[in-house]
Order: sequence, then structure tokens, then C-alpha cells
Amino acid sequence: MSGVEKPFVISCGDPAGVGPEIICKTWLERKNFNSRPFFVAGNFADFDDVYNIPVVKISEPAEATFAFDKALPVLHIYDGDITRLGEPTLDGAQCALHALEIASGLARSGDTGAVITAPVSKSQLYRVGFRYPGQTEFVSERCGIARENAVMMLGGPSLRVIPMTTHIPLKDVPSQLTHDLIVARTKSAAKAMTRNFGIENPRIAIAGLNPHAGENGNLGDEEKLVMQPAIDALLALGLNIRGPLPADTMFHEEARSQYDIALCPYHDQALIPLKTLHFFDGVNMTLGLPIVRTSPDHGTAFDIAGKNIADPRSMIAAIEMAATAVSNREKYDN
Ligand SMILES: NC(=O)C1=CN([C@@H]2O[C@H](COP(=O)(O)OP(=O)(O)OC[C@H]3O[C@@H](n4cnc5c(N)ncnc54)[C@H](O)[C@@H]3O)[C@@H](O)[C@H]2O)C=CC1
Ligand SMILES: NCC(=O)COP(=O)(O)O
Repeated sequence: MSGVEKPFVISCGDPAGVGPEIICKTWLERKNFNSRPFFVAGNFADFDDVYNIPVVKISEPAEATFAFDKALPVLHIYDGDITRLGEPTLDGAQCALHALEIASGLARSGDTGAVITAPVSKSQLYRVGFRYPGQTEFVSERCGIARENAVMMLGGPSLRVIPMTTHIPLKDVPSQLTHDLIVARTKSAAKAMTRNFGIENPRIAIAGLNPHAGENGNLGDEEKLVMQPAIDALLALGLNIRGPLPADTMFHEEARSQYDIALCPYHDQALIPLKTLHFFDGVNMTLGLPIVRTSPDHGTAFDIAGKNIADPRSMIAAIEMAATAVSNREKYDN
């Protein structure tokens, strides 16, 4: 079986959240977006007779390719308690973690073409011993990539962003936004734009940290002392890069048309514009991995789980982005 034909694996995420529902809705939409075959790693009971679609138990990934047309294939990896939708439990968090572990391993071993991770609750995972800021760092480590080299990117049809620091308190951002971090994240971004999206010589924008990008050192000096020297070093390497730009004026439509990806000093600076524009079709992708890993941009949405109103478009977009990356890597990685 060639890499292009391998099914994708979706880790079930927190079973009490909307993950299983959007996976089932995505399966229903499979013909409308010409989906690659996929299967879920999770507890079969969380899918069987729950969402009104046919499901089938499989024992290995290759079976998914043939089963996919008629039913949602489920690789049963966890015997857990009965799930009550909208009521997260520690058992559900264990299931989510187990699914993430198995799904990452299957992608790493080459049994699947990509891994798509359904939403987990970080606070629930922390309660069962998860010691990573998020799935990004977990998957990276399982791939043998140091967590500092795992790069979180979120993308939608009109914007791609990278938060250069991710799940840390805001007060820690200035000290963690170092010359080396900016250079490493930007180089990863440039390489990833080509190998995942086929964009050669990508246009990169970097947001300043302070209001008005520091107003020439009057509203903060990180731009002058740290960011500009890092950008100069990147320009010397030949990267097509602009910044530090005032963050408040770089996300309107005309400004977005000037770059292929924006790097921002901290999480919300990147994710607020992305989720404002693309909450329902945004995708989270981990850059710098030997495997392709994507995820919907939204979370577990416990508040609406079980109401049959969860929107599956972000999951569909995650599968589409993974397929795009897999096919571009065939060209650019070889
Ligand atoms: N990829 C992942 O695994 C992510 C996980 N999370 C986790 O999710 C948990 C909840 O986070 P929140 O900040 O509440 O964000 P959230 O994205 O779960 O929910 C925010 C709001 O959007 C709505 N919403 C989310 N997805 C929706 C969908 N598909 N269709 C319709 N409405 C939807 C929810 O009902 C809620 O009102 C947290 O524990 C967080 O750690 C958050 C972001 C990403
Ligand atoms: N805010 C993005 C997010 O929480 C996703 O993180 P990860 O679990 O994919 O690392």
C-alpha cells in the first residue's frame, strides 16, 4: 500500500465532548469532500448506536480502507465506563490519552497516512498524569522531536498563524521570547510552508510584542533588543520576512494578503484573529514532525455535547489539510 492510500487515524479525543459527534458527522459528509478513508481510535461503545451511523470494529488500520465506504471504522483500544455526554470523567480522559498514544504510534510506524486528533480537555488530562502543555508536545516527543522544536500552526482559508510561545502564562512571554526561539520558529515556518502547502519562498510576517510594536522603544524594548536582531539574522539567511509589525493592524483583509503566514509572540495574539475568522473551519497543525498531525481548532465543547448541534467543518478541514500536506510532502520531501 503506498503512503497516499493509507487511511488516516483520528484519535477520539475526550469521549464526553463533541469529538465523537463531529467524527461521525464527518463520516456522513465523506463523499461531499472526497475524503481519504479514516478510522477512529477509541472505545467502540462511544460510537456504536450513539450517533445514528453504521460503525464497524476493525482490528488493524488496513481494514479501514475497505470498510470506510459502508461504515465508520473503529479501532477499539479502550474498555471504559459508560460515557455521559457533557460530563467529563477521569476514565474518559484516560481513554483520550490512550487513543492519542495509539494513534500517534500508528502514524509514526507508517500504518496510517496521518493522525488527526479530536479535542481533549487539557485540565482533565492533567488530572490523569499528562505532563505536556498540550497534544502538540506529546505527539512531537513520540516522534523523537524535542518539544521546543514542535511548532503549533493554526490555519484557515484566509490566514495562517504561529504562536511562538504557546500554553504559558502571559507574564512569562517576554523572557521566553528569545532570539533563538524567534529564529527557530521562523525557519520551521518557512520550511513547513513549502513541504506542507507547496509555497516556495513564503512571505512571512512577524508581529511585535508591545503596542505599536514598541513605538520605537517607547512602549517596550523587546522589539529593538530581541526581535529586530533576530529578524535581521533571518533576512541574512534570505528569508522573505517583515516585522516586527504592529499586531493591531496586520490582520485586516488587505494586510493578510501581504503574507502567507504570521508569527506572533504569544498564544492569544495569534489565535484571536484566527478563531475570529475561522472558528468553524480552522485547523491546528504541528509543524516540524516526520508525520502529518492536524486537529480541529476548537475544543471539547462539553456545553453542547449530546445536543447534535456540533459543527463538523473544522474536523473536515483538518482531514483536508492533512491530505494536502501528505501529497505535498511526496513532492518536496523526496
Ligand atoms: N484541539 C484541542 O484538543 C483543543 C482543546 N481545547 C480544550 O477544550 C476545552 C474547552 O475549551 P473552550 O475554551 O471552552 O473552547 P471550546 O472550543 O471547547 O468551546 C468554545 C465555544 O465554542 C463552541 N463550540 C466549540 N466547538 C464547536 C463546534 N464544533 N460546533 C459548535 N460550537 C462549538 C462551544 O460550545 C463553546 O461555546 C479546554 O479544556 C481546552 O483545553 C481547546 C482548544 C483546542
Ligand atoms: N489553543 C490550541 C490548543 O489548545 C491545541 O493544543 P494542542 O493540544 O493541539 O497542543
